[in-house]
Amino acid sequence: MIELEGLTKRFGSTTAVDDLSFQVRPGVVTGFLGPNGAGKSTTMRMMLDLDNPTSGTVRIDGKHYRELEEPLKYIGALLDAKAMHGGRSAYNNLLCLAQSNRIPASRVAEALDVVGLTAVARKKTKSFSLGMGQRLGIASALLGDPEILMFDEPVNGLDPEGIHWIRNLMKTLASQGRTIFVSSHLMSEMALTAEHLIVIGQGRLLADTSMADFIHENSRSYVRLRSPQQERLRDVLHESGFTAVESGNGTLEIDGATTEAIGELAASHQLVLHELSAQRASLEEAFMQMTAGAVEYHAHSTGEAAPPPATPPGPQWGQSYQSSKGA
Ligand SMILES: Nc1ncnc2c1ncn2[C@@H]1O[C@H](COP(=O)(O)OP(=O)(O)OP(=O)(O)O)[C@@H](O)[C@H]1O
Repeated sequence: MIELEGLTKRFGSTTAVDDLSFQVRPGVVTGFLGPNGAGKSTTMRMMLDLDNPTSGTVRIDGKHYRELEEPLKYIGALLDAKAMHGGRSAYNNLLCLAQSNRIPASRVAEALDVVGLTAVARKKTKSFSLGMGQRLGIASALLGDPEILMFDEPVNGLDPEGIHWIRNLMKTLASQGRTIFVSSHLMSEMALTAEHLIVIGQGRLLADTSMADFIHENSRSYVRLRSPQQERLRDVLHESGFTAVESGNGTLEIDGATTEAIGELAASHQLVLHELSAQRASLEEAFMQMTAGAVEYHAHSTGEAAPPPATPPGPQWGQSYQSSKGA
């Protein structure tokens, strides 16, 4: 468990983190969200004692980071994938880390295997791509087999297969009872990975809630329908107390209705429907809604297309880690 109490960090006149108090619990993946500059990285750095808080405390399983002997056995983190020594091989980078925390050298090969880097273990890391660097960073986080893992933007630079892999790895690690704390800008990815959410804006806590409640409370749900008899349908809906709003392309949207009620109403008037669907806003929309007032940098709209949907969960990559641990 990670516990923050009144955590505050000021850089001159900038308050990057402002009186944050929350807990990150074991057994679930907790997502950490906030617009650019919200203070996520600064918070994570303070969790790892890489930055000193101006005030407040962070406890890792009840202790301050500095009190942890061989901290990699308690908490592993991926903060900056480029933080490796480029002149050393992947194997030697991990071996140095392992030795500094009295972790058996055998864990190095295991961790490299989990992240799929065994074939390039002896290559110098300066030749690594961004995605390979991310994988090596994840291997270093896993090295001490810690109960707590933190990942700052872990899917940065990963291809779809890699994104799929890290998602399943995090879920598997959480299902083993570990505490998993992850930040990401990819909302569709976060929606598939995290069960709990901590949302911050301008350094302050905006939400500490389950993913389902966050979306439910910060977004609109409505029924969408299309009919070749739209005029008649609108009259029928109106007479039954529903307000249908036209949303272009011949579709109607009705807030606060169920598909069952609308379907049965249409059937009782023998009206043909070409579409009848329940619509729930995405995590992205809920996030935009909640953080609208806390965004530091705004861009002008360019009418960009929505991001493509993430791939659905697949085979359990993390299982190889699980089984290697038992070996
Ligand atoms: N070393 C520093 N010196 C001065 N200001 C800093 C420093 N580090 C962070 N800040 C400021 O603190 C605020 C929070 O930054 P931080 O990097 O923690 O946000 P973030 O949520 O991680 O952002 P992003 O999503 O863009 O990575 C920003 O206004 C940033 O400019």
